[in-house]
This record gives sequence, C-alpha cells and structure tokens, in this order.
Amino acid sequence: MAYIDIKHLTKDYGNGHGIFDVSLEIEKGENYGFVGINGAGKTTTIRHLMGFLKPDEGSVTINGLDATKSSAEVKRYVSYIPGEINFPGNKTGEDFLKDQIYLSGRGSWERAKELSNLLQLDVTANVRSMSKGMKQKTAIVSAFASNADILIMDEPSTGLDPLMRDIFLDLLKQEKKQGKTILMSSNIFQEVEEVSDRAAVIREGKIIDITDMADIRYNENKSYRMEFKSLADFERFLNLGYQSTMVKAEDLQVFVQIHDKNINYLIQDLKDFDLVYFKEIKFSFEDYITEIFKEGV
Ligand SMILES: Nc1ncnc2c1ncn2[C@@H]1O[C@H](COP(=O)(O)OP(=O)(O)OP(=O)(O)O)[C@@H](O)[C@H]1O
Repeated sequence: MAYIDIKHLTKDYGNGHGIFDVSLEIEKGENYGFVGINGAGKTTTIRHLMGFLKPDEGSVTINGLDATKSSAEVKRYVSYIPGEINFPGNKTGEDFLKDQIYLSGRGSWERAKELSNLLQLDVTANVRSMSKGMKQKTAIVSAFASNADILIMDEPSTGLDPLMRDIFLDLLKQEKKQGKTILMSSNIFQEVEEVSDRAAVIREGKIIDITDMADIRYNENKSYRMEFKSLADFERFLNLGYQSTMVKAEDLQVFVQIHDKNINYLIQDLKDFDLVYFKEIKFSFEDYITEIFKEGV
C-alpha cells in the first residue's frame, strides 16, 4: 500500500462537478505535483486527505490510516496549507506560529523564526490585517516549521512574488531531501516541473495523466532552433530532410526535432553552413500538458 493511497475517490456535487474515480499512489519521500486548471478538482481531492470531506465512493489512506475515520490521528503526521487562508483570532504572526507549534506538539519557534527571516515575514503583524502574500508566508512558515512527515499544500505559492516563490521552492527541495512526503497542487507548471518527482493531471474531476518528471527533464527528443545567414544556406538545409517542426522563412529560421542519438549527424551537417545561432529549445512540462490538452485525452 502506498504511503498516501487514494482509491477510486468520488465526490459528486451534481451537474458534472466534483471528482470522479480519482486514484493516486504517493510513495514515502516522494514530491508529488497535482495540476489542473481552476475548478478541475484539486481542492476537493486534497480536502478528502485532510478528512474535511467524506467520500461518496472510494477511500483515502495515509500511512495505512483511513483519512476520513482516523483524521485526528492522520493530522499528527501531516502539515497542511489550505487554498484559502483565513487565520482565526486576533493575534500576531508570532503568537499564531507559537500556538501552532504548541498545539501540534511538533517543530520549534527557532525554526519558525529562521524561516520567517528567509521569507521576509514580519511576524509582529496581526494575522487579520496581513496581506494575501503575508498570510501565505505565515502558512508556509507554520507548515515547514512543524517538522511533519507529510506536507499537503493547496496552491501554496499563490500570492508570492517571483523572488519569494524561488525561496519557497528551495525550501521545498530541502524538505524533500530530509525525506518528507509532499503533495502540492498548483496551476503553475514551471514550479511543478522544478520540484516534483511525479505529477498527476486532473481535468473535469478525472485524472487524465500521471507523468514521471524525469521523462520531461531528460527527454531524449530535443528541439533546436537555428538561423541561417543566407537564403541559399536556409534552402540547402531544408533539402537535407531533417524533421522541421516550424520554418520561419522570412527570418531564415528552422526548428528541428531530433533524437539525442542523431545529434552528431546534425552537428556534422551544420559544419558546412553559416549560422547566426543554434539553440536548444527545452521541452517543458507546460509543453507536455499543452499537448495532452490539445489531444483531448
Ligand atoms: N461544496 C461544493 N458544492 C458544489 N460544487 C462544488 C463544491 N466544492 C467544489 N465544487 C465544484 O467542484 C469542482 C471542483 O472544485 P475544486 O475547488 O476542487 O477545484 P480546484 O481544481 O481546486 O480549482 P481552483 O484551482 O480554482 O482552486 C468545481 O466545479 C467546483 O465548482
């Protein structure tokens, strides 16, 4: 049984809304991305993991415990960042964080202070008057300072500026190195590509794909873009018969798709040509998702 095991989970809100027959197996120590457009079903799935929703059908277990029936026990392993953050009470960030550490019985204020400094969070501010970004940072500090075995995060980088997002992603990588199991929903494909081992794609409540991120990062089919100095060279190259995904004749540019094992042939051939530039175009997780959505799986 997987560490986080979601089996045939269904929550039907009617009129095609909800999640349907969702199954995901997340192994211990894995960093798992969960992507989908707005309304796809990410939050509904995640709320089942936290025991906030009861399945119509199917089950969720975390470390062998039923997430619905044993939700209090499950929460001992889990730190959670909700999609919508609303802090209770009228206290400072520091008091809120100290309460969380005390209530969960995990983590330390020292670590929370360190994380707050890294994320430039002013913990003297009242949680009620915090901006969206500050609330998000407070939730991140709380989750990371708790030293929980499992991190479940619903679009955690929402509201962070690009610099803070990078710091957050670095922290996430550190958590992974320490053996934490991470489930992060997001609709920012670049960040999922950067940190995840695998990612599931949900659309209209159904899982349509599970991707091993190594296949994207180390894809052996590469694209190269090149520009020729002269029209004569441009035309001569096209006659060589390489698979060109796009040709921009007005700029004398060609995009070639080629498998790694054939790259030497291409380089040999290009020795006879006068090039303005030659550049690898990385195949990204976003390209992959766009293809899946185009294919209408
Ligand atoms: N309590 C509810 N009652 C009825 N429909 C609901 C309820 N909660 C969610 N839905 C619907 O279920 C679908 C999935 O919603 P969900 O919030 O899980 O999506 P999401 O992928 O998290 O979206 P977002 O990226 O916008 O947060 C949506 O169509 C939503 O309108």
